[in-house]
Amino acid sequence: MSASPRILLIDSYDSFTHNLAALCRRAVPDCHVHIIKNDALSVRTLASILPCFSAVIVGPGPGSPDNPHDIGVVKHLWKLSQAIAVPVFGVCLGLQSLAIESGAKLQRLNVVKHGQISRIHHDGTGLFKGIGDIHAVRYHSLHVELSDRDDVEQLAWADDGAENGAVVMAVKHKVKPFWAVQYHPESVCTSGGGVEVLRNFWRLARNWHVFHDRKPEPWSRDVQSMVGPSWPQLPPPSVIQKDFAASNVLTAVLHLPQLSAADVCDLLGAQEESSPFTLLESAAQPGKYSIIGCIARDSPRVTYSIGDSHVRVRQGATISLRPLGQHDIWTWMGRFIRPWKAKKGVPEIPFWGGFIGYLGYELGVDSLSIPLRSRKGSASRQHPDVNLVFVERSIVMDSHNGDIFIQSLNPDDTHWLQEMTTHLLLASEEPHSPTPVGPIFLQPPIVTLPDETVYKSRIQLAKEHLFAGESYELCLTAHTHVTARPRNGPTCSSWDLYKLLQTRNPAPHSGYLRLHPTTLLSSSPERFLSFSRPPHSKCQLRPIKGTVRKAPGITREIAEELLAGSRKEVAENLMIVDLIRHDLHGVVGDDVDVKQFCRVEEYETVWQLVSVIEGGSSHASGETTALDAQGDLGWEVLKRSLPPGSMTGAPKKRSIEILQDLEDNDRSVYSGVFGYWCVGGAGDWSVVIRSCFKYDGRFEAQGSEVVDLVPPATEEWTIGAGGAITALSEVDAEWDEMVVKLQSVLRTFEAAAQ
Ligand SMILES: C=C(O[C@@H]1C=C(C(=O)O)C=C[C@H]1O)C(=O)O
Ligand SMILES: NC(=O)CC[C@H](N)C(=O)O
Repeated sequence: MSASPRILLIDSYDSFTHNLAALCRRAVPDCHVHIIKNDALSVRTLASILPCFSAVIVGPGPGSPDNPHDIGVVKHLWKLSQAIAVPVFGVCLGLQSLAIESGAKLQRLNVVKHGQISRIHHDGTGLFKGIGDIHAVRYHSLHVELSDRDDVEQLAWADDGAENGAVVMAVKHKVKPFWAVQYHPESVCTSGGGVEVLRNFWRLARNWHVFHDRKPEPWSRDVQSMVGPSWPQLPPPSVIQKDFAASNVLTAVLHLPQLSAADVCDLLGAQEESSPFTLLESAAQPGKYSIIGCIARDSPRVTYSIGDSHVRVRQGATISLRPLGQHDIWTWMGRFIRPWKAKKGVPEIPFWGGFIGYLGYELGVDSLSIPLRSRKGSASRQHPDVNLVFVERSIVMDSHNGDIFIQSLNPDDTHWLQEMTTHLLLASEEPHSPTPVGPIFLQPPIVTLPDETVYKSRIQLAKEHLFAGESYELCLTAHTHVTARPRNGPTCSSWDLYKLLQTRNPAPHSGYLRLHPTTLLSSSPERFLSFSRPPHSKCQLRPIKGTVRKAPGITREIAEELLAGSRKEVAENLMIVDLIRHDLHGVVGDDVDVKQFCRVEEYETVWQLVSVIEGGSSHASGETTALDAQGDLGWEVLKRSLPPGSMTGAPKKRSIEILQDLEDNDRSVYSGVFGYWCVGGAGDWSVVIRSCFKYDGRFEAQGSEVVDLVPPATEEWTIGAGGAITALSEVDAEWDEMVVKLQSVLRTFEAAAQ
């Protein structure tokens, strides 16, 4: 067999496929893994290219092996003649397909297993040779029942006792070189039956080749054009840049521990409703930094709505519509920032200048090529899915030691730096008297909650999808609408509301973005993705799954028991950890690690179960290294990992499709991400949860000066909230959990009227 075996991995639109590819690369030295979707090739084409591969892996996936739409070409793989057959290893849906095409019966489990660990019993031969105890993760609702007449036989099983009895966990074909497992060897929590089993498969596959005197046919360009380059595959950077501008970031450093971020924001005009304003509190290292954009009149404001062929860039009164041409919005943003790329700011601070803003949920949905069901020319089309400002001047505050960094990307900005220094010094001398914040709203706001009966019926519907094997976990959400009547006066209600939210629900990823028409107030506990500066950019994702309300008597020990000690909560978290590993592997290649698994963290109103996944470009392909050198690696990860898996469930694509049917409206800003992309190549993006937003078109007059029309008598705010539904979910508890999350923001509205 050739020195670098080629393996074909058939993906059934699952969210664990890259984990399987990474496992395969560990098990089979020097192999090339080519990944295709199960509907990419016809049977005939598949048959024509199979002889070029040493083996095939058939991955897991949503749905059922007897539904042609779910299983695609895999159904026919098992029937190909002996002459072209190659060794195949199936996983989960892959096993089910092999088994039913070999005569077995497909059944639903009585008690489905999603993210559950089971002991796997086997006889230690063949696929399991030399393997001891296996504890393996299962993600399935369906299973197969075998009889002696079938062409496959059982190799391993799990004992589910009264729940499901003995469940088939591995099979082999009696004649053909096909093996498969029902559990997930690639899951981070599978032990004993992961890489070991794949190595055994590879040994069996090689023996089969030797026995049948078969050698893979030579690789050709034609085959490559059908299956694409081997994984990890990335598009080459759209513009190769030898060395980006080594421009300096002008920086002045002050030590003013007496000034708070809110003081500085007040000084910079946060009260002025008509002007754009951005504050990211404690980004990069939760609890440490605040990043304030000093937005000038002509700072570029970039907005984009899905479906538009142009990006809208506004500078002062000038609005230009820049055509995207054949590029997508991501490439456009990458090109926009490129001339600003910088290497010489203060190394330890997270932000030197760059984009600040949000990327809405639907941007991620669109990037997965899922049609948006709710946008049939509706008004929400006008609302930006991307809303960013390019920040040339900024202030970064280190709340731990009181240092303040005043920065500009403009080399001729010394004067502004001096002026700002003077302002801040003066402000620090006068003890700041906080603006008395009386009631922000004149009356208690009118709150329209999601309809309880409808929401609960949707939880039940979500569970039906889980029982049918369509998804392993669904993050169901709903919007709550708040109509509030702001007090008339010189101050800006949203900024005051943010300050109130900050005191009532302090959170590591808080933020205030006033980027008209959108205003976003966030008290998010959840980091989606941060990435450090190149070279050797490190990406970190911190998904949260598992929530317990803080209440008297809920001590850390009890919270740990309720979260880390709960099979349901750990399973919920594990599914997202595996999904995030897949997303990250998809860009950075092999180098992905789970640094923290299911640790209980304390927040103001809730306890949460948090995991940490990291990856980088250390064992990367040429393209990844090139992206890293240009400071674009983290951006690529962001582009390919939205929407956040913790807000969709797994597998991501099918779960999003189901959720679009279950939910009433676009999620919009909620469930998206907000944060920054620094000109130095670093970034930090948080999940928009425990947040509220409103749209206000007053300051968006087309092509003319800003017109500050009469303030509306009422403001319409939206708060999204939800939670992961799994097969173990209880309807009432899930409703309560959604309300707890909602309350973390809603209570601030109630307090704002007092
Ligand atoms: C959906 C929300 O939160 C998400 C769901 C969580 C859960 O199911 O435990 C936890 C954090 C978030 O990923 C929300 O806050 O609205
Ligand atoms: N992980 C999988 O491949 C799941 C297969 C199938 N959809 C089931 O739920 O049983």
